[in-house]
Amino acid sequence: MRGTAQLPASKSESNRALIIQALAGGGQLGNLSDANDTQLMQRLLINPEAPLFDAEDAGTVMRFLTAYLAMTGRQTELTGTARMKERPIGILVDALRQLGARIEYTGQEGYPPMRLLGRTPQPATDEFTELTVRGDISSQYISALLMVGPMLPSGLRIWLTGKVGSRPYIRMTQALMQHFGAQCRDLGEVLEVRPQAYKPTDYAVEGDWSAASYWYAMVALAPAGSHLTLPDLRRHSLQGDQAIVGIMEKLGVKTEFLANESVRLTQTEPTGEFTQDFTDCPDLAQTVAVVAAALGISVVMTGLESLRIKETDRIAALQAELAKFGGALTDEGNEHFRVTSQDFQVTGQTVATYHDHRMAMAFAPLALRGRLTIEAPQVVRKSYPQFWKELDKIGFTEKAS
Ligand SMILES: O=C(O)C1=C[C@@H](OP(=O)(O)O)[C@@H](O)[C@H](O)C1
Ligand SMILES: C=C(OP(=O)(O)O)C(=O)O
Repeated sequence: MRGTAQLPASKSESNRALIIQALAGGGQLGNLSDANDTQLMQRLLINPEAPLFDAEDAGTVMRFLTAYLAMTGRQTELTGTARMKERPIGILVDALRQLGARIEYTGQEGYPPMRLLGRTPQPATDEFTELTVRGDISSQYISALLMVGPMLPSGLRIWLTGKVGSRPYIRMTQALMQHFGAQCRDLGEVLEVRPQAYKPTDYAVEGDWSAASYWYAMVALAPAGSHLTLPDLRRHSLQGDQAIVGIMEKLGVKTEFLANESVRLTQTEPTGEFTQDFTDCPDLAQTVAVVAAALGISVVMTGLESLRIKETDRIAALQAELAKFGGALTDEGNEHFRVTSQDFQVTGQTVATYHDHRMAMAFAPLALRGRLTIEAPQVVRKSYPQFWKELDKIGFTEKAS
């Protein structure tokens, strides 16, 4: 396997930049993602007076728009897919209510759909408006609150409690806010945002490191001598999923950062068993689990708590699908899971994808070891609509179902 694969632009950066641009009232955004999650955010932001916002299956859209619409005093409804109605939002809604938003649930308490009924503005004081927010369910609540922070008359101080997950996404939010002229301070358990208008600023979005992980997986599983180039990736990234560089080194992929903002991946020797914490990079867990199982390398995975409330229960989905090949993801207690495999073989199995783009993309690299079928392949549109086309370019044959 040799060639160049095009990546989508980061949907996390894109969706933050779109919200901040809407609050700043301008600035050009370059290289926005073609991911459905980003295209959807863009479409919904065009009409902030709409009576209903359907965030579909996009977590960032649901969480960021709820805060944006609530704090701009809109009266509207927010809904999403059946799965979105099972993904909690109570922590964000409680915080927004403390900031004066009137929000009611129209279905199950603590979950979308919701009705926004406007907002009672708070008077300016000399002290930050303070909130205490749990950080152990989803960082998206915290990012959503931070981004509306500068428009609050007294700014915002957030006290984080619990084991904070997906922290790099919080840092990405703060970095982009700063890029657009907002002052933020990260004091670990305390985050502060000064009241201040965002400045319309241009921003060029980087390629998506989570999407890059699937190409790393392919290099890891490809015949010896394989290499790939991925354009649009920076050595100094805002994306925590750049952690794939270090993880894949252990699974036999070497990364070289080239001068023109691209990386070159080459196959090397894996280092053997290891333990990996995914608290900061949950979206890499599926990629790593599949590669480790296919290579027969036992990996202990920790920090997987948030996987159960993503597009699907990703732990259950991985367990069910790995088992079809001879792989396993075993719960060893105390939030430790071990990937193992016995005689791992790819022999024409069909992989179910559970409405989860990352299930489809994480299992696709197994095609380097044999024939397999991925069900509902169009799920990739959530973050990487061109995924199958790019695979085709590299030389995989794709058969439309
Ligand atoms: O803020 C973001 O852009 C994201 C944060 C993470 O979610 P959690 O904070 O819920 O872990 C990640 O899994 C998701 O794909 C994107
Ligand atoms: C979890 C994800 O997205 P979101 O939470 O934004 O739906 C993801 O892309 O893997």
